[in-house]
Amino acid sequence: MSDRTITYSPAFTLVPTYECFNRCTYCNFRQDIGTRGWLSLEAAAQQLAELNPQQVREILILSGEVAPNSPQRSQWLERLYNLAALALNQGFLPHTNAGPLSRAEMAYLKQVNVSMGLMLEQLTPKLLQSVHRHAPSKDPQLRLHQLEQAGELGIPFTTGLLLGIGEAPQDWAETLTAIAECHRRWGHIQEVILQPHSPGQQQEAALPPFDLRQLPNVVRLARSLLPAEITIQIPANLVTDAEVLQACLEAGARDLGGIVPLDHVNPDYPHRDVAALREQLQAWGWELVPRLPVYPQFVDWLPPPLRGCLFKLESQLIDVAP
Ligand SMILES: O=c1nc2n(C[C@H](O)[C@H](O)[C@H](O)CO)c3cc(O)ccc3cc-2c(=O)[nH]1
Ligand SMILES: C[C@H]1O[C@@H](n2cnc3c(N)ncnc32)[C@H](O)[C@@H]1O
Ligand code: MET
Ligand code: SF4
Repeated sequence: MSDRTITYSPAFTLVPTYECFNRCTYCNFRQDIGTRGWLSLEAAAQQLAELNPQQVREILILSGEVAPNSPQRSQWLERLYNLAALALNQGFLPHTNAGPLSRAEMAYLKQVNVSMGLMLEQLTPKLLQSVHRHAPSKDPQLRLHQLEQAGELGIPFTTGLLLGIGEAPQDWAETLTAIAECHRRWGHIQEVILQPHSPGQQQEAALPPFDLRQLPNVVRLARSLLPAEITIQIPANLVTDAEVLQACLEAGARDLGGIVPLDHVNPDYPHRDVAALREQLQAWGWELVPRLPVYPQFVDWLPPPLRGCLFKLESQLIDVAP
């Protein structure tokens, strides 16, 4: 890979459930419990059957959360497992982000995910008084513990910061440093997402968007605090200003995240066509290339059956290469 390479993950999102026991005030995803039900395996199989496996590699499993003490919890977990297993069987690579998990739950899902993720959001506890007042799973210590647990279990992991939810710019360094320290213990963080809060039509409270002009500065700060082997990701659809995008790349961002037909977290922000994005990057001297949801340096960490799925998929991709 040249030093002018930018990656993205050609992805498709499955949503096991939009129902969530938290109420983050900025969320455009959640629905009240009992309103919509869960995604059935049959419906998921149908969605996956319509995808072109030569184009889509990652199945992002993004879920609303069932409370840890709920009688529904084990069924929910089983659904997450079965959805990932289904994706593997249909020739895709799952990455799950379903909120905090117990150690046993995380170990269970590790068997069917090539990587997993959970945003730290922000480490400052003061957000528990505001945007996270009704979101027990956003306790920053609980989330930090998840990063530690993923490290202990040897799971390639994605985390990140949600920017512009009421934190002060001084708080960013603290959150980034915590990620860096955890990674120094376990070496498992593959990427850190810098996610600008982007208001949408479904959210509970009108919270202003993150000021995108600040994003290149946050990228620079992240680059200075995180170990060099951690990739910095900025979501292509939320960085709507071309100048800012270019500045973020110059500041050290090297990945544009999953590019999906519909971003379920930010449905008001469609992705641009990959070809158009590639052309724009090319004009700036960058080459946009697809990647897998597990970074190459972590492939050896995967349980052998998962590694098998990955090799099979890679050989199929090579078969069609020109
Ligand atoms: O389409 C989206 N993908 C999101 N992704 C997907 C992500 O871009 C890719 O799945 C990873 O880069 C793995 O390839 C997340 C993954 C995480 O582990 C944690 C948070 C996110 C957040 C989003 C998101 O808001 N929208
Ligand atoms: C899946 C991840 O999506 C992020 N997330 C949730 N709501 C929004 C929003 N309005 N804008 C940007 N990111 C959001 C959070 O960081 C969550 O952890
Ligand atoms: N509920 C999970 C979290 O917030 C993932 C989806 S958020 C739309 O971490
Ligand atoms: S951001 Fe995640 S945890 Fe918060 S309400 Fe939305 S789905 Fe639930």
